[in-house]
Amino acid sequence: MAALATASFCTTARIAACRSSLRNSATQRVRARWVVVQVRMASGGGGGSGGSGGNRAVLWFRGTDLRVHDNVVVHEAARRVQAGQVSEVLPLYCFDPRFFSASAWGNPKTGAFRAQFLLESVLDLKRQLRALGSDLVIAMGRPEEVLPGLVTERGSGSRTTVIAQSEVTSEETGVERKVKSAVAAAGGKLELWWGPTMYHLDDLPFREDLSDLPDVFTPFKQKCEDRCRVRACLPTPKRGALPLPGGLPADLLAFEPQRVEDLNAAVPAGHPQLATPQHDARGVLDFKGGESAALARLNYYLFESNLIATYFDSRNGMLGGDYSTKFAPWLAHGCLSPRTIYHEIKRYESQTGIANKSTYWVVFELIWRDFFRFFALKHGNKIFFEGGVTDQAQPWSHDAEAFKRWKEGRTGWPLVDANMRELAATGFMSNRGRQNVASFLALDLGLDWRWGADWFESLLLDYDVCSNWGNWVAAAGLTGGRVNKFNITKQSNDYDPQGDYIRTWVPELKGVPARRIHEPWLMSREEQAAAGVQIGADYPNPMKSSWKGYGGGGRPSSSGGYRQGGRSGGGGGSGWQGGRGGSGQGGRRYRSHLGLNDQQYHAFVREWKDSEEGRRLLEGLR
Ligand SMILES: Cc1cc2nc3c(=O)[nH]c(=O)nc-3n(C[C@H](O)[C@H](O)[C@H](O)COP(=O)(O)OP(=O)(O)OC[C@H]3O[C@@H](n4cnc5c(N)ncnc54)[C@H](O)[C@@H]3O)c2cc1C
Repeated sequence: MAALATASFCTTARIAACRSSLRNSATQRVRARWVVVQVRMASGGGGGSGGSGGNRAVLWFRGTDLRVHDNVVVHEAARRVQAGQVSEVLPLYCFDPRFFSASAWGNPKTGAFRAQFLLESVLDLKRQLRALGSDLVIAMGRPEEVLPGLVTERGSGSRTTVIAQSEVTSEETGVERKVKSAVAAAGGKLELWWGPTMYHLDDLPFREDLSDLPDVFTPFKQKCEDRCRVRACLPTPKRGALPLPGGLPADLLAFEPQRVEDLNAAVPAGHPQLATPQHDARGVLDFKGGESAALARLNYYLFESNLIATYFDSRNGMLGGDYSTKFAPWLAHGCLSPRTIYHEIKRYESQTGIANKSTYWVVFELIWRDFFRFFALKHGNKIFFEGGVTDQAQPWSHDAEAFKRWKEGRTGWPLVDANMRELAATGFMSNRGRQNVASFLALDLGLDWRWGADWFESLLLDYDVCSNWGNWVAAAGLTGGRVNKFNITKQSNDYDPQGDYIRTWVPELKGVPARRIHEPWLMSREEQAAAGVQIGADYPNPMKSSWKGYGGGGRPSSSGGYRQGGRSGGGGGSGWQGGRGGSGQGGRRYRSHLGLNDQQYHAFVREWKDSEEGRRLLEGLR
């Protein structure tokens, strides 16, 4: 226990070190204005004396920590009770209106699918806490306005400590600062603990301020694997370990929003109201929020189905629940601890004798998740900047119509469209899909990558600020690593060879045979008639690449083996649809995508070679 307490101070120092190294970063992330809403909960539970008149711990759950297993703040509160430092524990979750406002680009910050998942997760947490003899106060309002009402009165002889998991990105740390001063003004204290990663921040083999944390994944992974161990999970407290304050008003604990519509109480005025999302039977899984569903999924994926034993081979799929773990939505809400996954995998390996590339690869993916969180801690707001962490100015396009077509799945590129429609209809998209649509948006259409990241933020069930913005800034080629542009047609052929995924989400193409499904625009009129689709009328002609940065869409030569995400087998190719130097089959195909004849095509290549970007890139290749 003492070790844990010390660890907290180390963590605090480490986060402080990172922040102070970032403090000089002048530009601020563009953020939505904060909207004042009515805080429904009066200071009901606060101001009162606790049951015993002793010290109080308030467990402030933040939405990325919604579980009782392996939860550092739950564990810490229970430890203090056991040590006699605290006599009562009051758990709280606030539906913060800021979660339900609009983003800087006008999208709802939390779309209906995630709102539903969040609500289910909070309600499940309440059930879990009740099973431990505790409960959860659910409030509608900003934590900095709600929490002071839960601080025990000054002069009552008792002290209140608000205990919470620390976050790393600006909106979240901004809330931490406000809570800290509001709680302090009420006579209490805020304490933050590190909790979200598989490797603990304090165990990382890097400098305190993370200045030597690699900006690319492989050396990060290697160092962590060589020099860190995954800590043991913290035990779930026993029943009675988190005693509630006595005399809480009954209605304080009774408040339980049941439907997504009930969360509209937290939606700021003038912002779109939430409504229960429609279930789409084509979705990969019927996701249900909460720790119980998360642990059931973990057990299913490992012990019930043995799917983990073949993860490496199935992980690039796009259809159905089983091709990948689907842990992400639960991880993002903290319903599942990454350490628990790790130790359960170890248990699976020793129990079944199956310890292969697949079982390792799930851990490998969790290291990616850690990487993006530490990367965000190191780089601060740069992961949200137009020029990314490399501060590389690019001529991003702001063509609203092109963006609308991407969002709505009407680009004319079947793989992109299928994925974008799946996201809109279900809140989920496979990793394979995410890599492709992100590359297409940034490196084919040349659209501002932050538009894409913001759209994902709004819709993804598993939205995680660090994983989302980290993956996007990487997809846009702004982390200093290699720029990985996807060859959409090749990816489509490789990962959906029969076109089953495309036909699921793009029914206009359901009659198109496999050999044409990836490039339906190549169909003759007769083929179109036989397939029951007219390209340009029933399904759009393909949008053309307009990207002028990095030499991307016009890069004449690239071997382009895709490796981002560390997933091998990603195929990929050059920006020239597999062609080199614009010659050969790939070059011809690309020409036809661009709608250019040979002469125009060669003029286009010449122009590109003479451009500043082209010269720079070619020089680099020599
Ligand atoms: C543009 C883009 C945006 C993304 N946004 C998010 C996001 O907001 N939240 C999110 O959790 N993941 C995000 N990812 C990563 C990845 O696509 C999802 O984690 C994965 O598809 C979720 O499905 P799964 O749980 O079945 O993953 P699995 O393939 O089963 O992987 C297991 C777990 O490893 C982690 N993981 C796997 N790949 C990555 C990765 N590249 N980066 C970070 N963690 C990873 C996830 O926690 C995942 O649940 C994004 C990827 C891209 C390319």
